[in-house]
Amino acid sequence: MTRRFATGRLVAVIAVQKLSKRFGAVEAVTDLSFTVRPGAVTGFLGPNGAGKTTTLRMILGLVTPTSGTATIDGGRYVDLPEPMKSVGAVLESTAFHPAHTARTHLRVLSTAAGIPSERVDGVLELVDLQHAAKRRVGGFSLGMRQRLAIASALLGDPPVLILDEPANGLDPEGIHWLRGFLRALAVDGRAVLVSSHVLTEMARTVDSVVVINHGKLLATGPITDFGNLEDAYLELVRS
Ligand SMILES: Nc1ncnc2c1ncn2[C@@H]1O[C@H](COP(=O)(O)OP(=O)(O)OP(=O)(O)O)[C@@H](O)[C@H]1O
Repeated sequence: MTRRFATGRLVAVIAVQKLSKRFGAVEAVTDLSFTVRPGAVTGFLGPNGAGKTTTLRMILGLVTPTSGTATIDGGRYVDLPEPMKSVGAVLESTAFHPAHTARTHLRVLSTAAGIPSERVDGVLELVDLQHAAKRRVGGFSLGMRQRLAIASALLGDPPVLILDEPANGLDPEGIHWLRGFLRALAVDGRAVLVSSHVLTEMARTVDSVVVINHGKLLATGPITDFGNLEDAYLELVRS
């Protein structure tokens, strides 16, 4: 289930096995299993309330499963010795200190994770925010916040990226950029799991698809198995 870069860096996969989460009477996720392989972008699709965010939060150790497991390279996220160097995450709830500049925000994170501060300007450049390095995050647009969240996730140069609705707030040029960016991360050998409601964009970006509804798996496989993704998706979630 794992392979290594020529440099010896471990490439991890995500394995979700019989994962369930109940919030009181709500069965948010039920007996869900799927895998995310390296060197590919996997799209995580499902209607509002399907259980996508809950699943991603369980993979990241932010929600405790009622049963089942979610592992990264065979281990739980909470047991990773250096999480930021193993997994980068962009969640909808990403919070920023409004008075911090973009560079300060990234410096705080890199210092806490033992990542050299030289990496900060590198990731700002990767997400095309170098011009805004000295601006306060409180004045950032939604799209700029998304780019900063992506920069934060990349600080540790992780082999696994998990992104919940990363296209939120991005303009058409930003969405075009994101597509190329995610593709490049996969070509580089990383495992990329990305949730989105924008099916036309997903169809152009992902290699594999996982579709869930009411917390349960509806379908998973290579994008080529789905034909027209929007038609296949609508048929799946309506049946
Ligand atoms: N902390 C919580 N307490 C109670 N119910 C919750 C909690 N978190 C999620 N849920 C419920 O679990 C279900 C799945 O929610 P989740 O946010 O995972 O769906 P989603 O697929 O990410 O939806 P969206 O596309 O709208 O973001 C919903 O019914 C939601 O109300």
